Amino acid sequence: MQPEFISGEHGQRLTEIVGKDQIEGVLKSFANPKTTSFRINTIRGSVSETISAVENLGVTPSPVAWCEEAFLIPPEQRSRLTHSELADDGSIYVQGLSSIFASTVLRPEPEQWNLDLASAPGGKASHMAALMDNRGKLSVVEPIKPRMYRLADNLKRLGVTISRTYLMDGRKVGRKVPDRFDCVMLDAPCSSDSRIRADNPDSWKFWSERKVREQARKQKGLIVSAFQSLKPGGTLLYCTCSFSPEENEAVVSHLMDATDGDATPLPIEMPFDNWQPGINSFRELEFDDAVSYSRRVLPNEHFDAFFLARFTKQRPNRSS
Ligand SMILES: C[S@@+](CC[C@H](N)C(=O)[O-])C[C@H]1O[C@@H](n2cnc3c(N)ncnc32)[C@H](O)[C@@H]1O
Repeated sequence: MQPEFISGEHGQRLTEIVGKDQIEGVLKSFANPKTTSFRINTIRGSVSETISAVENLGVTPSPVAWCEEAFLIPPEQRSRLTHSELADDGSIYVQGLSSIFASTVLRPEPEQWNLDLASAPGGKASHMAALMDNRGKLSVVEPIKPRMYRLADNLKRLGVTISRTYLMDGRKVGRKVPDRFDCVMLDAPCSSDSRIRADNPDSWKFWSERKVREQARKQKGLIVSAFQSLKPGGTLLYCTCSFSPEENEAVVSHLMDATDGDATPLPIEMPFDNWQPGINSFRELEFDDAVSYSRRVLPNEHFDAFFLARFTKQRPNRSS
């Protein structure tokens, strides 16, 4: 039995987004326990050595086919991992599978200069640094001071030596450093309804359509800034852990409008089945055709809901 919020008004909204065929699986995923996913931090040690140390904790990791450094364990083994020395010393990082997937889609490489525009607590930034083999430069931005300190601490604990942390509003970055970065990650602040758990009313206490609208306004500013900061030929990944089309397809459409053809959507290869393409319209909103390249990850026993859109840039900013 789902609580009123999920089965009622919000459930109706979700049905309009994912469709009648998928809604049951989505609602189930709010109620059922999830496997715990984690990433071996290859900056600290090799996958083979670290996974043996993980097995010595008495857990039974299974590999994730599309990411060499990612593994899953059953939910009841989670605390053995989170309370381990391997977590404390940064050999492993417990991270949602959708979040791990995001950095593999962006695919940063060694020796690039890359940016994470909304970075705390640093899960994706530290994965980007590992994929870059801790070589090159990684700029990370976070405007909330305590979160920025936590981000800097996490990156240090995980052995990231290529990052520089900036306390600032991401909406200002594009004008400050136009046409600069090879890869830009924008894992935007959002209304986070993928985090809803049926047994925890606190998990939806702060969700409202007003919050969705507020976040959407901020996300539109952030995505334009992220795009301005991208080098021509570079790659931008926009993602959220929200189901809301206002925070996803509408933000993609805003970028396409605001950049007047300079942003080109890129396909995203999906190595698993639980996803849908972006939707063309939602209630009174109509979206740009570019949303057909976007992907909405549907939640299940392994994944949280997630939205991803990838772009490249054709030419330098017109004003620069
Ligand atoms: C979804 S979280 C990022 C999670 C992170 N990428 C990770 O994988 O660990 C979004 C972050 O954006 C930050 N944020 C909020 N407003 C922002 C802004 N105007 N510019 C940049 N970041 C912002 C939030 O404080 C939060 O830390």
